[in-house]
Amino acid sequence: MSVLSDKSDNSDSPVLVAPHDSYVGSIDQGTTSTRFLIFNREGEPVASHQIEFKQYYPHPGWHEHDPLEIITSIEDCIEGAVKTFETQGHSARSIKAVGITNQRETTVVWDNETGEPLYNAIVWTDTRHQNLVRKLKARLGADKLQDLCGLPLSTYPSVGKLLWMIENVPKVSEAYEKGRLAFGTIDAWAVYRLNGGPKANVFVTDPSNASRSMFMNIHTLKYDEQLLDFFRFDMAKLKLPKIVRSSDSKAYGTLTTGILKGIPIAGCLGDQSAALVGQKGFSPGRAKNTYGTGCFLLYHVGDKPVISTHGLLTTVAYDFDGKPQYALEGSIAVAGSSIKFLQNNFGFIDSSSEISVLAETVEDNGGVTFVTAFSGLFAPYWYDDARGTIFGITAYTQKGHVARATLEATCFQTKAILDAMAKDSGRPLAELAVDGGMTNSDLCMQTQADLIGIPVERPRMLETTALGAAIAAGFAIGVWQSFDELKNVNIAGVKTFEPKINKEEREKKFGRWEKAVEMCRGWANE
Ligand SMILES: Nc1ncnc2c1ncn2[C@@H]1O[C@H](COP(=O)(O)OP(=O)(O)O)[C@@H](O)[C@H]1O
Ligand SMILES: O=P(O)(O)OC[C@H](O)CO
Repeated sequence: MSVLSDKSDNSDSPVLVAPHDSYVGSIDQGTTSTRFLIFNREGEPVASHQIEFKQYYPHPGWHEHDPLEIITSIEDCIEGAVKTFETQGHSARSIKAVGITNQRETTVVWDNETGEPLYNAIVWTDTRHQNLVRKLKARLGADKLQDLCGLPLSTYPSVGKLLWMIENVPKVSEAYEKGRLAFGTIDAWAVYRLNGGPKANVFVTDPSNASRSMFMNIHTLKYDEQLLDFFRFDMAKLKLPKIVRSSDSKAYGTLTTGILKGIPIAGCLGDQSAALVGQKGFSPGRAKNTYGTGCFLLYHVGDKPVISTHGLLTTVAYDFDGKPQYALEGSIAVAGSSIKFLQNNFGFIDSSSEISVLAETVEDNGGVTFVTAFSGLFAPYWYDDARGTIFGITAYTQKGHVARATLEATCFQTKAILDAMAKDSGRPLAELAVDGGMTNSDLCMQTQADLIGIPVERPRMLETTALGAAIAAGFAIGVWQSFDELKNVNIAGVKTFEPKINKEEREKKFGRWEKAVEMCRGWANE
């Protein structure tokens, strides 16, 4: 386990002991919304602001964000939360640092001379480059990639999205040819713009984000020539952000505009790593599952990467002090987004919180299984040719059955991931810590406990992702100096869901899911 007590050897991040009324801000830039939260030293959020931004789906399988709208949403959230904070009688000056956490893999490209984006951001769920990825899989050396970078080749990491843009968007290929093409995930883009863009040119990322690109060697935390050669990038033409520690008082610069102008950005973590930190997953064997737009189970494996042989990813959990910690990850592309889908596309509900009410209008799923493979199926299956499929519809089927089957889909895939994780780690989990928007549904969490046969523990305060980024920033400036100081954070009010069905029933249900998963393959093969 990495500890922060010996931070004196980190010359980039001097420990400054902060006064007692210090607060830390956290930018949480998710797939569907941006938030800014302000945490006190007890790790409690005291003020927040959230903005949903526009999702662009220009063609089937395509999913984009406007990079400038994302920056505006961050700035507006900061203003909104700080105003609330001030009305509570606090001074904005008591916010000592800001952390950033973000949807990972989503790919932004910009002109490094003007700082302007050259295309919409391609979101992590996007599958437009499926054929490009298939060609890469056939290339000599493809079988070596996962050992180097921890990720299997799929549409999920940033690399395929970047290659697609270079091949298909003239402005992007021109910038590449002129050596002006800057690539970043949302963290790098936001840090760059919040620092004022090309003038300051703060162009950095942290290892938890860089480990999602397929450019970074998971063992050395450096960009890897073998990887870059495999993808045939000309490094004289492509600008990549410098990889720095996840907690650093200087490397991420400062906010240059707005109400927090001059405040350092001192922490940066991909959102799933941030949730692990926010759940205090600081030692090997700790795990968390976050049910947001997608759902991501991270299992802390210690200071050495474990390369999965059962369909999981290897990722950097965090690097606070030059002693990086690693996690095994099970990624589910569609979780809360399937509920939004029933709301926005089918009109079954008016808001996500109504899903449980609709599901409770019926006793069970009525024989319906919904494989929500909108972007293919991610872990542990990696079926790029699967698409969303509903099985078992009869004249008996009601909306409530589909609602139940929708909640169950994420729970079944989580079971498949836990089974894979037990095989890779040799240590099955005894309980599952959860967070994220979808965990507001008691029905969903009870279903989850039933299907995995271990207790599910939901904290009272669900903003663990934002808390994780605040912790990264707070460590850098000395608001907290050791993991031990955080041990009481968010422990009151944990709700435990105990499994209520027996093993035989569980296996029977899971068997039907596995059958459905096999049957939804091959649809997107052309
Ligand atoms: N009460 C609820 N019951 C079930 N799902 C919910 C509920 N409230 C929110 N959600 C789901 O949670 C997701 C948002 O979770 P959040 O953690 O904010 O995600 P993200 O960080 O990806 O934007 C939405 O997709 C929504 O459908
Ligand atoms: O928006 P979320 O919370 O579902 O997270 C997105 C992930 O980081 C994608 O890898």
